[in-house]
Amino acid sequence: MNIAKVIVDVPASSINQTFDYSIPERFQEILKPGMRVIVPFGPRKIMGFVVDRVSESSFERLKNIIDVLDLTPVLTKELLDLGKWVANETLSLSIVALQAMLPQVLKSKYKKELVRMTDEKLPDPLEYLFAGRDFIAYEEFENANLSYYQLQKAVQAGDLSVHYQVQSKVTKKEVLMVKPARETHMMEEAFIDFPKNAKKQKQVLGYFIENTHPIPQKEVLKQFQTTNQTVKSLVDKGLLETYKEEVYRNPYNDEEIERTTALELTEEQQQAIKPILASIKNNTHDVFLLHGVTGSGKTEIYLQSIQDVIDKGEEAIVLVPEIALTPQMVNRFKGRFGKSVAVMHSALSAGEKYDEWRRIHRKEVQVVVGARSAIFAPFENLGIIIIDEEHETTYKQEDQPRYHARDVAIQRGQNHNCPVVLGSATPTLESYARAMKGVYSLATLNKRTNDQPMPHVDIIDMRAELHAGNRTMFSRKLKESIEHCIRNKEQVVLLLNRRGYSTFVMCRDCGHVNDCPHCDIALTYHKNTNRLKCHYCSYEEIVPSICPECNSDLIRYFGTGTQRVEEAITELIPEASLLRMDVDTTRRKGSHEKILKEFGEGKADILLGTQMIAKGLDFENVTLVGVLTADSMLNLPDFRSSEKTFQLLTQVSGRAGRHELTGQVLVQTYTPEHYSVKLASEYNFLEFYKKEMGMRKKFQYPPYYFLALITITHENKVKVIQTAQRIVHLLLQKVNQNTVVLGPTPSPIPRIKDRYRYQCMIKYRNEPDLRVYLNKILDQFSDDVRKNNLIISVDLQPYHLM
Ligand SMILES: Nc1ncnc2c1ncn2[C@@H]1O[C@H](COP(=O)(O)OP(=O)(O)OP(=O)(O)O)[C@@H](O)[C@H]1O
Ligand SMILES: [Zn+2]
Ligand SMILES: [Zn+2]
Repeated sequence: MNIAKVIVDVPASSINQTFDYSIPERFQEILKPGMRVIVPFGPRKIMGFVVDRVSESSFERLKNIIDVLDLTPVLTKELLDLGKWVANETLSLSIVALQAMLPQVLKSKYKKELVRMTDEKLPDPLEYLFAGRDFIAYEEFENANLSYYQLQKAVQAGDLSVHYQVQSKVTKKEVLMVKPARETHMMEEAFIDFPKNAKKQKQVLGYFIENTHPIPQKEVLKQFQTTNQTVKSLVDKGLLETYKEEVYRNPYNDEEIERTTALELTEEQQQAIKPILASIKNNTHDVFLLHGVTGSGKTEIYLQSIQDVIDKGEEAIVLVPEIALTPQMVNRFKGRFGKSVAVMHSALSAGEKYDEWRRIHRKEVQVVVGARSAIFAPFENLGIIIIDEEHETTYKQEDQPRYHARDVAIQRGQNHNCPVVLGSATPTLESYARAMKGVYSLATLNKRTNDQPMPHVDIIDMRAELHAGNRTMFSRKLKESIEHCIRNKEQVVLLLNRRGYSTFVMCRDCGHVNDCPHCDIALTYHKNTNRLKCHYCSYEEIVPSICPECNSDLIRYFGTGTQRVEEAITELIPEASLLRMDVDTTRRKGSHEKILKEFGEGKADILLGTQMIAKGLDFENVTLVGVLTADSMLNLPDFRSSEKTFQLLTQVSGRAGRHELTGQVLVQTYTPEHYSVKLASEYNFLEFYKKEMGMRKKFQYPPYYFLALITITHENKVKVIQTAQRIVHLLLQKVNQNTVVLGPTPSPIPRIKDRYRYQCMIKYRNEPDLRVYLNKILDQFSDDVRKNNLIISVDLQPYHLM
């Protein structure tokens, strides 16, 4: 078995295969599938993943593996296979799929070092190599021509550790620990014989006679007001011992989290959890759709299911949307499972992410709570996978590999014979339709656990406000209700169903709008810097004082960004204090948490924000939720816009009255008759489902039809159009009669970063070989892609149609 099959890091579609390399003597004993290696490829040295070891190759002269990057496999057998599956499902390169499963640190070229973790003697060659040092550059080892096997053993024994030099603001990675080096009675003898003048040493020695547990040297020094020298003298006398212990950068302060125990489940919860627990117990793979109104105790069901999984010695993955990964949510899991929980989300530094990943890799935790990519957690005994808020579009990755975490979850659920639980108050039509067909098992929670009714929703027709002469963005009723709340010392959540950056600058005289010179989209106005910025490329400019078209000086900014709402509130209700949460105020790490914390502590009356405030927040004192413009999303060119509006309104309504105080929801809209606004206000999911399914059927959209979106981009517009036309032509020769191929048409944003964009859309019900055709078509253009900077991207489950 001295040949390795390697997937190499070459970004070209024709190279979606394995290459054979021979394994040099020095790597024979250590090399395993799932490790990364460096191999020669043409004139270059590149990275690759070993997927298999074999004894024969159909090729004659094989090149040698140059280097081995890992001493333990970073991908399990299951993940290697899963990578192949993901690549195939999403038409992406295997290498890209495999890399998507690993933390960033393992993807880029960080320097490695070997760190000594013990004072015990190492095997001679390693001892000489370290030559008294605590750490050495990994290259030194490589250059010294020593045994990789010996190194691997030392690492496995915990005597050495491989570290990546990641820049991280967060604390050190190791602490120096002190512990007694002799048995207590020997220490006592030494204590009696100790010279009187060595007072500090004697005190420290006394401490370790009483306390035999290791403690950090820092604490010893602090407690006895002394220096390193004291400890060192005791070490030199052979009474104490020091060693390094690795501490993980822990962004959450675990000690401060209050521990919780299982609640007694309500009747409804018991009914819902029963089949899940049975599936855990019997090791069967089932997909459960847990449809429960907001505040119905879905999370408690997750927690108790996970407890069973842990008791069985297995592991759990919990996915939550990125923006719902608030301390509130994380604390609920840490509160129940303490140190057994790893957390993975984008706000962590590269080093922190790597630490969390390693805790999973080393089997130090049983639960991971994380955003989309946590679905690839390298667990080997999965007992459950939970996807909370399964309707969230952030579960779909928008660049290669364009996977949907739900599909990956189900695939892994099958691999491990374990249940997958999809939870939501507003499931996607796709999932609900599957539950109706019996593909998923449906469990429904209709009541809130506190038995409170769902908060009453009032729809306010903004057209009537306008007629009545109210030109502000607040209806009279919303204004009064806010004032009422503030008087009662209760809190308000205000949702602007639109992002802050939709504010643009327009000339009042000629209507000129400043567009980005590189993208066909209006520049957005940022008040605090007085600049116009492009949301798609990094272009920015100063706000012009004179219109470039007509020289008028009547330049005004338009749109209802959160900044404007903030100003309007201050004007209308001067006594209100407000916290704003949008892309602008949450850009910095930790700012999201900080805003929520302040609001939770009652430091403001109003929390104003975009979509990101709708999720998972649970504040006792919130009694009023206001939605400023319910329908602003309905006009987007997206067949899911009604569904998204329904989901958002339902979720945000769920933020009110979750505790003792009853809640009220006011929804302002220009289209009060629209079914998604109306049915959301009645909490009528089923009716919405039926109505929307009717629309989808009529207009041939999912879940009745599958979609595939092909986007072609290049700097030359003619080339884009010609390529798109050829693709459509090729497709039409292959697909079934009742499959629809639309386009080519310009994409909704026809140019980004100076590249023109055209698209075509395939709507189909049954095309079992679609991936094969698409791959063939992509192959035909692969030269153009490689040499001429043409980009063709295929999205087999498009969510962003832009
Ligand atoms: N069996 C129970 N008995 C008493 N309280 C419960 C029970 N189950 C859950 N709760 C409490 O009810 C509240 C709502 O529960 P939870 O947050 O789990 O609901 P959810 O369905 O996940 O809500 P959302 O979808 O809005 O986030 C929480 O404060 C939780 O502690
Ligand atoms: Zn003008
Ligand atoms: Zn731009």
